[in-house]
Amino acid sequence: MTNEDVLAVFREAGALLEGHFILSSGRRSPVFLQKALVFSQPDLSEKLCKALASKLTAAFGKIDVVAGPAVGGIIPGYELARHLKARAIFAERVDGKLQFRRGFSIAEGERVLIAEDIVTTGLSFRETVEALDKLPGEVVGGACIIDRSNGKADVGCKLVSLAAVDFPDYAADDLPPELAAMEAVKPGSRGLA
Ligand SMILES: O=P(O)(O)OC[C@H]1O[C@H](OP(=O)(O)OP(=O)(O)O)[C@H](O)[C@@H]1O
Ligand SMILES: O=C(O)c1cc(=O)[nH]c(=O)[nH]1
Ligand SMILES: [Mg+2]
Repeated sequence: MTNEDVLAVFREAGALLEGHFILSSGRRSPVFLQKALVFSQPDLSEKLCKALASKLTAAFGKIDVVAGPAVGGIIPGYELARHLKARAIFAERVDGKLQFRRGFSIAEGERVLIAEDIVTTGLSFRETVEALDKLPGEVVGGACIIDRSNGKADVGCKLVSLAAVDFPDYAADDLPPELAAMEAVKPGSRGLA
């Protein structure tokens, strides 16, 4: 799938939003990819993850475990695992820090792929790498549906994306006037109780 094909899926699902958004990192953007609207349609999730899974097999070979950070990484992690014939586990925030709970485990020697929905600064991805450092297994690489950093984010391992884009984002104290004039909304779950 091309970048345009992937963005067309987001458009079709009404998930390519314009406004003033507070991103997970605290940065601000006039564009937001509301992936939950895409993942609410199993056929669209399957289409995207099947295409990404074939790139992942070519890049990394056999994967045993796909690990994603909640909330956004859960559905693509599961759907990728289905196509890669791997297990899917997820990390969730406890007092703000990502942890693997719910009895999830990784055996010594297992090959682990980190799966994200969207990468912007790579912060959530690096936090997932840190959470996995406490468990056995080898992180062989990472995957995301859309890389908003267009390949520039440092995620701590090799990242394969289905699409890479260059949407603008700004520091909160350095907004262009058209963004400053709009009320900001924060769609993601970081920082929620
Ligand atoms: O590369 P980053 O700068 O970390 O941004 C990308 C992260 O932002 C979103 O998560 P968010 O924390 O908003 O919560 P969600 O997973 O519930 O959507 C998204 O799911 C990624 O995890
Ligand atoms: O950076 C983010 O938090 C982010 C950007 C985006 O477009 N979509 C999303 O779910 N999170
Ligand atoms: Mg997330």
